Amino acid sequence: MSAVIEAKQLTSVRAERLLFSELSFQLQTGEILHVEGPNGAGKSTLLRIIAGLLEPLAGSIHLFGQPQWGDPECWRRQLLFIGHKPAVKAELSALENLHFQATLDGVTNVDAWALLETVGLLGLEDIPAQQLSAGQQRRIALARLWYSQASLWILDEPFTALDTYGIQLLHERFQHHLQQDGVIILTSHQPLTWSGDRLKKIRIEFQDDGELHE
Ligand SMILES: Nc1ncnc2c1ncn2[C@@H]1O[C@H](COP(=O)(O)OP(=O)(O)OP(=O)(O)O)[C@@H](O)[C@H]1O
Repeated sequence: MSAVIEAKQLTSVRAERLLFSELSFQLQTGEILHVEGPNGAGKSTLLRIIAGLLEPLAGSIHLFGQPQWGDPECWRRQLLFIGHKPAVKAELSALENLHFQATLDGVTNVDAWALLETVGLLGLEDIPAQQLSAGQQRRIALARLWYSQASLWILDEPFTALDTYGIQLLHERFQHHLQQDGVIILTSHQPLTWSGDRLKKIRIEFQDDGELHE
């Protein structure tokens, strides 16, 4: 079976510090990759590289056999990236944020009210996002997962600030995506509940001597 995504020999340097080198992995349909490691090790950097938001110093990534930089538009359509800070507009309400996100994602037929209900924000639709709690803002950002058509989800700390029910909801959504042959790459400082061979892990550690020498 061919891989959905294949990363080969990735190397990244930030602020003159080597974060990781020659890092490789591949994922088949229905697999989830948990990127682990201490604060500052380079997990978000790796996710941003996979999402095409940062260039690695070396290495390559293929999605469905296509090189990352071959057709950037096509690449972007096939993945969904949600960063570790909820990208919500502070002055817009929850409902307006959902419309705004869907428009940015190029989705025109979203039922924002149904989405609000799904992510547990019904009744809070008119409140500006800046007045919502951290977990409620996270739910706005994660609502994209309920309409996304992308095969590959790249999620940086998606569980942050979520309560027990929110975490369960997200797990159920992940399960559904994987059953639909989707693929997920995420960071999380909390352990994941998946078991078996559908869960893969890579760990990024601080390099012994991350300083770059001439
Ligand atoms: N925009 C930037 N410019 C320069 N260096 C950066 C930038 N963003 C991050 N870094 C550095 O890159 C290193 C890795 O950061 P990264 O955010 O990838 O870590 P992380 O493993 O995701 O950490 P955490 O668990 O705290 O989220 C850190 O030393 C950080 O200071």
